[in-house]
Amino acid sequence: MMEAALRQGAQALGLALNEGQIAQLLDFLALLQKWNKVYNLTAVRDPQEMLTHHLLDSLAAVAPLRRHLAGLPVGQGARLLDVGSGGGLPGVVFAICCPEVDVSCVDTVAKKAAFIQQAAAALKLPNLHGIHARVETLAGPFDVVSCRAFAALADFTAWSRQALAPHAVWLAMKGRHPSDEIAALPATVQVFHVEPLTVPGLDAERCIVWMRPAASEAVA
Ligand SMILES: C[S@@+](CC[C@H](N)C(=O)[O-])C[C@H]1O[C@@H](n2cnc3c(N)ncnc32)[C@H](O)[C@@H]1O
Repeated sequence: MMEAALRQGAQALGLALNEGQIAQLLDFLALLQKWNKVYNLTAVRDPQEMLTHHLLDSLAAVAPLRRHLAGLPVGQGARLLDVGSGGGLPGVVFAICCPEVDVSCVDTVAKKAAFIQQAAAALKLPNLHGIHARVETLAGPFDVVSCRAFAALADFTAWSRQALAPHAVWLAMKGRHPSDEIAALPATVQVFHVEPLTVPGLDAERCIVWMRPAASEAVA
């Protein structure tokens, strides 16, 4: 049942996934369910809800991410940092769907970073790393810095600014268009696109806020 729903969801998203990736996504879902009680990874407990609210929700950001990566000078070898990754959302999903991208998931909670390391081994994902740290302490450089359900945009960008490579962008997954958070951003951060997302089976507003350091800051 899960597999059919996942395949249907990926198709609705227009996402090309191979058989190995479908298997890894299902295995990740099983790992999340298995370790959630021990590690307190997410408040979502129902398997069906985990599929729509976590897996498909994160998968909705994969095509936009792939599109962005295709235009990067680093091309295939991009490095991505997922901030406050918790149980690995969206970081693990990105690592599965973009195997050419090196994905680091950072979290202040040791057991969450340990879970990511465990998932990397179990799912055979050499491009996935769990880092136990505060994002403020990471130097990078990363080409994309993502987050989901992490913090207000002003805090997210301020805390991760030092981890950005010169051409890097922030990818913040949000619910409805966060006008107030955007208005509260400093002039040093430029929002260059707010991209609406549609999550199959989820009747809720979602978007990606794409940001980069403002040009004036880059020159200074
Ligand atoms: C609400 S959870 C979101 C988890 C996941 N991204 C998701 O969408 O399900 C936020 C996570 O951010 C982590 N966190 C909070 N402050 C942090 C910081 N300064 N650096 C790294 N992680 C942090 C917390 O430990 C928590 O796991």
